[in-house]
Amino acid sequence: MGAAIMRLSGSEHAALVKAGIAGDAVVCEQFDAMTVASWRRCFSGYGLDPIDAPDPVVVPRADLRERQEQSCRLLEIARHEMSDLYQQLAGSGHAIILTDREGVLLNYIGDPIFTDTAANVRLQTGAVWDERTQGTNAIGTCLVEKKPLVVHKTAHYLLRNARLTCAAAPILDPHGNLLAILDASSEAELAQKHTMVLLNMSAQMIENRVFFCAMKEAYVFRCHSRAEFIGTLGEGLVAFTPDGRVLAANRSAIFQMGLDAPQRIVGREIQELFAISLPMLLERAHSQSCPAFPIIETRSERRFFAKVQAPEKGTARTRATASRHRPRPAIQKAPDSRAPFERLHLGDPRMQRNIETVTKVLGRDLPCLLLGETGVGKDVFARAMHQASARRDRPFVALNCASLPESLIESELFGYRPGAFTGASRDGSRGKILQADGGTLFLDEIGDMPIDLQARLLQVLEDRRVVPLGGETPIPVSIQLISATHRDVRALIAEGRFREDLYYRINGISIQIPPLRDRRDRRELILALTREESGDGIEIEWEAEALERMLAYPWPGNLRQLRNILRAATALCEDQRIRTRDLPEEIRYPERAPDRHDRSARGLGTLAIAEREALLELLEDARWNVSRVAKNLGLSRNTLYRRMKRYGIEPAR
Ligand SMILES: Nc1ncnc2c1ncn2[C@@H]1O[C@H](COP(=O)(O)OP(=O)(O)OP(=O)(O)O)[C@@H](O)[C@H]1O
Repeated sequence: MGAAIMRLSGSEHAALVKAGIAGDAVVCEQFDAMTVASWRRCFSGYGLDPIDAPDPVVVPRADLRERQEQSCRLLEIARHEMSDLYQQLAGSGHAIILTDREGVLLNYIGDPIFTDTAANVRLQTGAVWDERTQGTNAIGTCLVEKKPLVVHKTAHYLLRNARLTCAAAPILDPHGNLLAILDASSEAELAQKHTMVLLNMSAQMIENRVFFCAMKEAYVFRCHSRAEFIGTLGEGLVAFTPDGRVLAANRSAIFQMGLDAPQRIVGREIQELFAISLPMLLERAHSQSCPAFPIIETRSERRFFAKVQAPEKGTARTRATASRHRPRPAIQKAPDSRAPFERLHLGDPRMQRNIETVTKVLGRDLPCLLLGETGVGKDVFARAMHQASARRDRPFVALNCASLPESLIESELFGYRPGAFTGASRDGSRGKILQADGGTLFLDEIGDMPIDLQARLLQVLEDRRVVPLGGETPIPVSIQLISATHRDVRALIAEGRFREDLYYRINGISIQIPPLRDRRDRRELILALTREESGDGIEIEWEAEALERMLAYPWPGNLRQLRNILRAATALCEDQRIRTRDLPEEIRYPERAPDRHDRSARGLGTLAIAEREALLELLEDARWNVSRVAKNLGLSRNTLYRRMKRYGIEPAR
């Protein structure tokens, strides 16, 4: 990239930008047309000086809070994808950012090593990053171009931003309008080649989830020209009413149908677009199991495969009308409380036992505490518990106690009356506990809940009534409480950071989710997740050595890390075969990785690994009764504990 890589002085940078604007052939060859067009806008449209620009703009706190509230569904949906993407790029000095459609940063998850640089250029929540304020930059230029792009180093119009590399992708709403921008930024030296691929996938994932969420009262026609792509990121989605009127379509559907905007089909009849009658479509939507069926798209006469999804249960508007079209009323089957747990393990005995335990107590409203390292699947387990319970048609409401600023947790949890504090929304807010009424409240990272709030939560759990901020009348509430933490709560209690009485309240039953390195179904999980990430019908093979390395790796980031690595590997591999070179460095060269998990199997020789596996097996067989295993082996309990510690095996709690 020549000049784009060098660090330029102020006058050199200004000269470069001016030359580009004037159409200098050498400069225009180095920078793409989109960058040069943006420079021209910044210069003539916004009157910005590349060197002497006005200070960055940060909106007032109350404005930010209002914007966050307006986008609260989006923020909730995006949070998981953002933290997954952050984990994927972990250690590479990146920040993952979500902005609204005006370029105001709503959420920021950043690597601590990037904090100083980010603070210097005001890459922080509340800051405005449109072109008018910050010149050519990934967020601002993506707002204009509405397509994924990277702005690298001196392609930034303002000199003060020229040490950054930023990639941005738009997120569209179901009607094709710009909703938000997802961005990954870092110091230019730390730019990673795969960032754009991963960022795009995350943006698309968020976009599809926004689609399903906005269209949950509608039927959704899911299609692709290849059956195995249904259910993957690339599937086409068309939402329609029980009367067959098209409400919205996602980007992939529009692209596959050869159209340029959802408006081309919105308002038309779905049976006009695809050669199938409406009653037949609705029947397929309501049948218990309906594999993808072939269907002809009428305009192009191309063959697609499709599935139809009925509106989410309990979304009243469609239920009554839908029933008119149903040829046979669906027989309501008694809920199978084990089904939602099925995908949680592929033969791991500890997970199996966890599920057995939980299934026994479901319906008794016992508060449940999920323990386990970060990324082991506590959130997924909590959602499965909700789905398996009689409360599954009621809301599942999650609150991450670690990701909200301390000042917001209280209002998020308990809600507030109109005008309860400066910046509060005029209509007040119900708060998570009341939102979860009749359903499940999932308090993630409960170990991070501020101690003052713990007393209030305890009171709600004891009284089963909530008093919103600024209110006086208690409101009765019925919730199934599930809490989760990766922390050692007993240690927190000993340090005075967690109330013992609250611990006993939330811990009606505790479930220890095993780390991936100790799971016996690792191989099966890797293969199953490879299939999930690549799309059902696509057979991606594993080179034997690559798979061995995956199995030997200690997985400090657990299932989240595994999923992210597979997502990247399936996207990057050639000839549908994952080879060692498709795996990240920490798996290819584990010996170079920082010692993040000294309690794991990493660093053990082959013999020791075999001994560790054998020990794990004995412990499993004895249901983790350490005394029994010690006796069988002729060892003292202490010797066995020492050996377990050496092999990184944690006793089951
Ligand atoms: N049984 C599973 N099969 C496949 N993927 C899973 C499974 N459990 C979890 N995952 C994936 O692993 C990732 C992390 O899961 P989850 O958020 O539930 O973990 P967690 O323990 O709650 O993490 P944290 O402690 O950071 O909140 C998610 O991407 C999820 O999809």
